[in-house]
Amino acid sequence: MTTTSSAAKPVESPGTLDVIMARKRRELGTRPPPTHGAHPPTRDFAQALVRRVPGHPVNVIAEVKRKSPSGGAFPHADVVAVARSYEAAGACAISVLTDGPDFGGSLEDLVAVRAAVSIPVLRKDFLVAASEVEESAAWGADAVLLIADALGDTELREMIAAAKQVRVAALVEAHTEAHAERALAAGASIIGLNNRNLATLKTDTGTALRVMPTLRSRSTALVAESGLKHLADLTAARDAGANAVLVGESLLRDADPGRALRRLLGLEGGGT
Ligand SMILES: O=P(O)(O)OC[C@@H](O)[C@@H](O)c1c[nH]c2ccccc12
Repeated sequence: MTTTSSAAKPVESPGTLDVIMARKRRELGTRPPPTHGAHPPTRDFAQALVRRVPGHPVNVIAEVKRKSPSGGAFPHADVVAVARSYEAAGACAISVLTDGPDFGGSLEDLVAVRAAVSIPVLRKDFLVAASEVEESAAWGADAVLLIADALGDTELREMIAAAKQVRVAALVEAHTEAHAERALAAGASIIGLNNRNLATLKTDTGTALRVMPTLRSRSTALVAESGLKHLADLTAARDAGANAVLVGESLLRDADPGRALRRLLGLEGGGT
């Protein structure tokens, strides 16, 4: 049957922030508790961001994921091998997507990657509760991503406090200046500016460049995230105040992501 309605509901595209957060809130509490009790001493994520990697224009947090709502499937099933190649190319930290349905990841990936590298590992997911920050620590995360745009002020404050408690760094991500201000007010010290609008999945690399200068003096570290493809994107982010950039897709499209990282850094021929 076809119906015409003047009050049609807006279509929610799969993989957008609202849709993923709604799923995450439904899933909360359905996962078994972590089997890992203690975890190894936390690797210092904040220090890895601010301590300049010699010879690199800016520090790079390199990301592993098998697929993404905006990028589709990537040709790498072995995220551990990719993470090792990132470390060999000089990445300052690794970001591991642990969401299954939209990114093909898992907490087991986090554990396997952390065991395979010696740099800090960020759990990249859409966390909705302080209990998940504790869970992340139990699984060995050195840092967690918190998305300011998707969390209320109280949630954000509680999750940042939980991270401090369990000694996990919080990379608090914002897409606008207003959300970055909320992140600071909630106690964030490491701020990520996401160039991707998670409502539309479109990227604009100017986003981080516009917002970072206003945060420079009020944060411990700044990270420009998403859509970075060329050396010029990295140097522009650095010049606007980024201590580090977070890069996934442009590396994961390459048959050899470690080489792609060296090229992106201008350390090997073929970069742009
Ligand atoms: O793959 P890209 O465009 O290089 O972007 C990496 C990272 O910034 C992106 O994956 C990301 C930023 N914030 C997120 C929040 C959830 C999931 C993913 C993300």
